[in-house]
Amino acid sequence: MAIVLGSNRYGKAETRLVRVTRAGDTHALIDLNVSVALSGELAATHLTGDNAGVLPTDTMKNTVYAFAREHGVGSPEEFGLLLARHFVATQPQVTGAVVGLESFGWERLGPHSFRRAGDFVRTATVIVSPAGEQVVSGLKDLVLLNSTASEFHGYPRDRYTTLPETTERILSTAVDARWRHRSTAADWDESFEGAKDAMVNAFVNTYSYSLQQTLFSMGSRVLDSRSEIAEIRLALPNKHHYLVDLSPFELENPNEVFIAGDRPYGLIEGTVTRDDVPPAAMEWYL
Ligand SMILES: O=c1[nH]c(=O)c2[nH]c(=O)[nH]c2[nH]1
Repeated sequence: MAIVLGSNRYGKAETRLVRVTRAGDTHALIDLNVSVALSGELAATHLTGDNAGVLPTDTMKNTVYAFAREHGVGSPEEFGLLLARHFVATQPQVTGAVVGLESFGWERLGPHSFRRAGDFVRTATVIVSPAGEQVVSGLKDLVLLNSTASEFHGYPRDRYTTLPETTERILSTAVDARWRHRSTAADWDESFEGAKDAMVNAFVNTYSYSLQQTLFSMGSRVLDSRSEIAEIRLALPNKHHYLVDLSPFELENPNEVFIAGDRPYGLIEGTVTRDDVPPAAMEWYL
C-alpha cells in the first residue's frame, strides 16, 4: 500500500476588487469578488516543501488588482478569461486555472453616487485547462415568488406523510443558476441579461404543479432563447410558506396569512441541456 497525493489546486480566494472608471464627472463602478485556483505540476511542494513551482497566492491577488488598472475590467467573464489565460501562459508548471467571480451590482443615483443593488449576485467561472477553455455564467440569490398559480398534489403517501395536498399555494425560491456557454466569445452582458430575463419570465408565466416543473420550464426557456448557451444547471430551494392556523382566534384564513419558513427547505436541482451539444470537456460545477 502506498499513500499518494491526489488532485490538488491552490490559489487566492475572494479578492475584493472595486474599480472606478472616471469619464469626466460621470463615474462607473465595478465591484467583484475574485477567486483564483491553479493546478498543474505542484506535487513537490506537497511532498517535500520545494516551492520552485509555487507562484505565491499573494502574487495572484496583486495580479487581480494590477490587471484591473492595466486592462480595465469589463464583464466578469472577460476579466476571468484574461486572468486565467495569464496564469497558464506565464507559469509553465501551471496547466489549469479556474477563476471564479461574483459581481455585485450598483444602481446609479447620480454622476458619482450609487446604491448597492441587493437583489442578486451575478457569477462567472472561467476554466482554462489542458482540455480547453470553458466559460460558465450564472447568478445566485435571485428571490422570486408567485402568490398563486402553484399546486402540489398527486404524490405518494406513506405512514410518515402529513403534507396536505394543495391546489393553491405560494411558490417561492432563491434562484441559483449556472450556464455553460458554447464558446469563449460572446456579448457577455447581453447574454446574461437575456438569460436572466428568460428565467424570470418562465417563473412568472408557468402554472406550476411542482417546483421541479418550474425548474425545467426556466431552464428550457433559457436554451430556447439563447443559442450561445449549451446547458444550464439550476438549484432551487423551495422557500416554503405555511398557512397559519387562525382558528383558535375564530378567524378564517383564506390563503392570506403565512409563516415564511426558514429551514428545512426542499432543494430542487436539475440540469437542462441540448441533445446536440458535446458534453463539457471538463467538470464545471465547481
Ligand atoms: O414543488 C414541490 N416539489 C416537491 O418535491 C415537494 N415536496 C414537498 O414536500 N413539497 C414540494 N413541492
